[in-house]
Amino acid sequence: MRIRVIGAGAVGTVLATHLVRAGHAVRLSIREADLPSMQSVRHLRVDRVTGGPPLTVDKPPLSTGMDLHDVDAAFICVKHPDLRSVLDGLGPTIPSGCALIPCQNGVGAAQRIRQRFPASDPVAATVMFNAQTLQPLHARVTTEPTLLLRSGDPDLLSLFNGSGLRVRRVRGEGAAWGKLLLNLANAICALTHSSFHDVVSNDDLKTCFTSALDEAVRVLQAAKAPYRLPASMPYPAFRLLLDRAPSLALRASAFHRTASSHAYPSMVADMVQGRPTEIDQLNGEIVRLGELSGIDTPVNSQLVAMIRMREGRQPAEFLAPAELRQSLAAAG
Ligand SMILES: NC(=O)C1=CN([C@@H]2O[C@H](COP(=O)(O)OP(=O)(O)OC[C@H]3O[C@@H](n4cnc5c(N)ncnc54)[C@H](OP(=O)(O)O)[C@@H]3O)[C@@H](O)[C@H]2O)C=CC1
Ligand SMILES: CC(C)(CO)C(=O)C(=O)O
Repeated sequence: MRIRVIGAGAVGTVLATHLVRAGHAVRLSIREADLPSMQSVRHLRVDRVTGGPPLTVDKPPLSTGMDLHDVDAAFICVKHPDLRSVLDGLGPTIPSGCALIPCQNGVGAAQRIRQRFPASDPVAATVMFNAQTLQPLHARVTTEPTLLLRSGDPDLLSLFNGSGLRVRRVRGEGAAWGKLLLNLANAICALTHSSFHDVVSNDDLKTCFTSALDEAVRVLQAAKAPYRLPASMPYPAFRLLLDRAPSLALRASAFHRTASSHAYPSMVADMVQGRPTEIDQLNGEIVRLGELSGIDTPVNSQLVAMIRMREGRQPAEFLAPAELRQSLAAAG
């Protein structure tokens, strides 16, 4: 198929590499400012902490445009704050044969696309792996790559066949909300420069995470929002596991089956680089839903406020885990 991958950061590089391996005609849309550093690179490369040699493929054609004519599917792999610039770049309408596949964390990207292009029918994707950019067009994955697609289209579901990336079909928003619950740890990691592994092995960080989680689950239940944890177990069982055997809880969360101490959530990179974060689409989503449902969300509100206060600062300033715990306890 003819595929455009928009945004060649961590997720875009991993998806493009697997799509080329699957034999598709891939084009990469990048920013003009990134042309010099990416033009000089010859291959896409994905290092795998999970084992096996790096995956390398010839670099697909790069472009600074986003023309979707003659494109069967377009993966949108930019962060939420950049989604608007992408939608602006897509032109007035989406060609009818082109499936738009937003890959952002959270639950709102497909809706934003639908509002902008009412005739489009975006296919929400939930990225169930952890990736970081090491060099331009060179990423590292620390978990087995899996993608969840809210689509029954056999062509889309088989896009990655033979590439080493698994695709699973999901129905409804349950998986995306479940993933969002795990992403509540992103802010905790971003405030303390910690990995996912640290969140379950350090008592202060784990307390911060479980209080954000407990609050979010209360909100989702009150709002009757369906959620399905990646660990495919009910929340009370997951919570017990987090308390008693945290490494098992991580392993049970499908996409962290092989998580390692390298697995820094994407928001950590945002803080280090002084970029805007996705806090509004993660903990902020819980705060918004809490307001609608009449449930207080002091812990997630405090996380949102703390990230907002620090994002964009260079050099980034981080808290000690105990300081963050104290600050959340005072708020809650
Ligand atoms: N990394 C991960 O492990 C995971 C990420 N996700 C989600 O995937 C999405 C992407 O994350 P990630 O890959 O980490 O982010 P990155 O910042 O690594 O990559 C985003 C890329 O998009 C580029 N970009 C931004 N705006 C445009 C534009 N208008 N045109 C072309 N390129 C553009 C950025 O360029 P520049 O750097 O120059 O701004 C950057 O190269 C996020 O929403 C995140 O929530 C989900 C699960 C896991
Ligand atoms: C859950 C996690 C941490 C996996 O990479 C993620 O989605 C992110 O980094 O944003």
